[in-house]
Amino acid sequence: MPLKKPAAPEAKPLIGRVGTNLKVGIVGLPNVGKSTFFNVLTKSSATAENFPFCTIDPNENKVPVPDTRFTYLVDFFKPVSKVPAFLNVTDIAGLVKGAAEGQGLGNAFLSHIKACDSLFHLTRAFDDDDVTHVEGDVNPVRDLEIILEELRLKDVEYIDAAHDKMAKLVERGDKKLKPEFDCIAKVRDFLKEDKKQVRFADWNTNEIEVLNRHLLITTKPMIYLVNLSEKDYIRKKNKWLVKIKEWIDANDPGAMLIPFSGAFELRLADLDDEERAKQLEELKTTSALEKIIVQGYKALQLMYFFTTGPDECKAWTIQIGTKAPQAAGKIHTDFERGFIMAEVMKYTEFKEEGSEAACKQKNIYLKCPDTVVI
Ligand SMILES: Nc1ncnc2c1ncn2[C@@H]1O[C@H](COP(=O)(O)OP(=O)(O)OP(=O)(O)O)[C@@H](O)[C@H]1O
Ligand SMILES: [Mg+2]
Repeated sequence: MPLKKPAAPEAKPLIGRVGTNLKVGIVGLPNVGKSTFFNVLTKSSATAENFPFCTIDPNENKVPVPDTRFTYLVDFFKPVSKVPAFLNVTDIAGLVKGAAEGQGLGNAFLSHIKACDSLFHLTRAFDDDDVTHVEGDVNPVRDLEIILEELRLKDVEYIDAAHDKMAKLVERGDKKLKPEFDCIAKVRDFLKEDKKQVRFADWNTNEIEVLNRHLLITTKPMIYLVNLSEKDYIRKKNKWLVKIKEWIDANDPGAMLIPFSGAFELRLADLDDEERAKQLEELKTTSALEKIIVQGYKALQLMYFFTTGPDECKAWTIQIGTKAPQAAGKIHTDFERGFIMAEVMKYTEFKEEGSEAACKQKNIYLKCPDTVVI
């Protein structure tokens, strides 16, 4: 008798908010270049000046996600309407040591960071005596620790309150609450006793469900961006880079580090396309922004699929792990309600065959029933 194929393990739910309108926030000490970066990334003009706490209220904007597949499809179909995927970005006020207790701009930062779903943690590694450093000197490793510590302390404050409130209800005999309470106690120990960021632990499905009711700051995925001088960025050398990498590997293993230069990107932004290309070629370098946008989008645990034709070429954003009917439902709710099957082409095959008809003829159209994860 043939052995039955074991069922594939059910994928773990994602940690974080459910939805596709997610955003990445920029955090870091004051005056390290967050607004400068926000401006060059999203082509905005938020105030970015050389004094700490220049930004108070958050600035928000979005930037198209660069994708050569989208460019190809647009060139191919020349559609009337073109809608790429977008990354939503929020520039947040700087945090200082003691921020969790109200130092600096106080506690407003909490709600601004809580409203984001992943974080660009921007740290300064450029020397410039004219640019004020709130800690007195440039030391990005110390600065990374300051920020992570403030975020952790903010989560401790939140989880302590949630824990105490629940403890009272459980003591009064609310049995239904016990499993959630136990999980909260475990998360609290992890934050408070082990002094770790919540995202560092491997939480099980039930625990993730509880975590998703609370959306703690230290569950949010973090990408580390190191702001270098133009010279260091071009020569790909800076005395802090190795130390920062070692610190990330030891403290946030697997997290991504991307060096960039706010000053260089600002200069590039002022050039027209031709001058820019010439400049990049001469300096034998590239802008870091595309990589940052693509990785920022991935950190939000989002992906997209395209619909395309002469009318419109559009990227539809879905969360990773979305099944075919819900993905179809993004286009129209009727598609989800009356779902039978989705037929899709792979971009590479479409490009090779040259048309939808050719793909159909070759029978390389993929048929996705309702259980398929897109
Ligand atoms: N790579 C760089 N090299 C030199 N100077 C830089 C670089 N990046 C940013 N700056 C300068 O640093 C100063 C502070 O920049 P910015 O206002 O962007 O910081 P911020 O982190 O947004 O500060 P805040 O938290 O106060 O809002 C500005 O004068 C900016 O021109
Ligand atoms: Mg700012």
